[in-house]
Amino acid sequence: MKRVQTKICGISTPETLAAALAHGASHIGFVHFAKSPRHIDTGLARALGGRCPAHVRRVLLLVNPHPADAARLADEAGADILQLHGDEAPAQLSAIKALTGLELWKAVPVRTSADLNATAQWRGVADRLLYDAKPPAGSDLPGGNGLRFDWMLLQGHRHALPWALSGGLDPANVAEAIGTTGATLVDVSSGVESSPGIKDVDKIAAFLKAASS
Ligand SMILES: O=C(O)c1ccccc1NCC(=O)[C@H](O)[C@H](O)COP(=O)(O)O
Repeated sequence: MKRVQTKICGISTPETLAAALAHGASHIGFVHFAKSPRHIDTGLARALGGRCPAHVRRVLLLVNPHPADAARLADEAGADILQLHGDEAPAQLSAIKALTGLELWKAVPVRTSADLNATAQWRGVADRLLYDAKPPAGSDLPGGNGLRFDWMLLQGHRHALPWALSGGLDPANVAEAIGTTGATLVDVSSGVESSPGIKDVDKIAAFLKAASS
């Protein structure tokens, strides 16, 4: 069976980055969104990303960026992949792709099967869909809320694109999430934290072990 890939999102310190790398994360996420407790500037993202071996992909997370800003921020951060986690339109991703040529992930907020069935619009525009739980009404954060959606919605779903699973994953539930959904890439933030924005090296290690077992 193919090894499940793992993204630890919201890394902001050398220590937590080292834990993610030591325990086999395939992707490291850097959040650049001022309202987030995980926000870092692009200089720190570049410095942390510079510690990643070439096979580990550096993902810069942005929310509703102007395409020109996305291109500048990706360049400043040295990103390999851009994750668009707002309510971007397909044309916005096409413009970002034209400017950067980077791999683009589009976050898809999921509550019902209708949310999954609306994803065909991303074909030819995004490279991967990242399914996440729909945030609570009025939330400041479109992601990183530690909420999960009904994983059963993914059973039998015909995915429009390669995809990843996120939303409320943690060391205790990630193996079940992979078993239920067939995910080959999982993404976590809150579930490996001791408090919002503070990553925990033991939880990172436990998550990566559980995702690979
Ligand atoms: O993490 C944030 O603070 C954040 C802020 C704004 C947009 C997205 C954000 N996180 C997105 C992620 O990639 C998370 O890993 C994903 O939403 C899952 O988060 P969690 O449920 O906390 O594991």
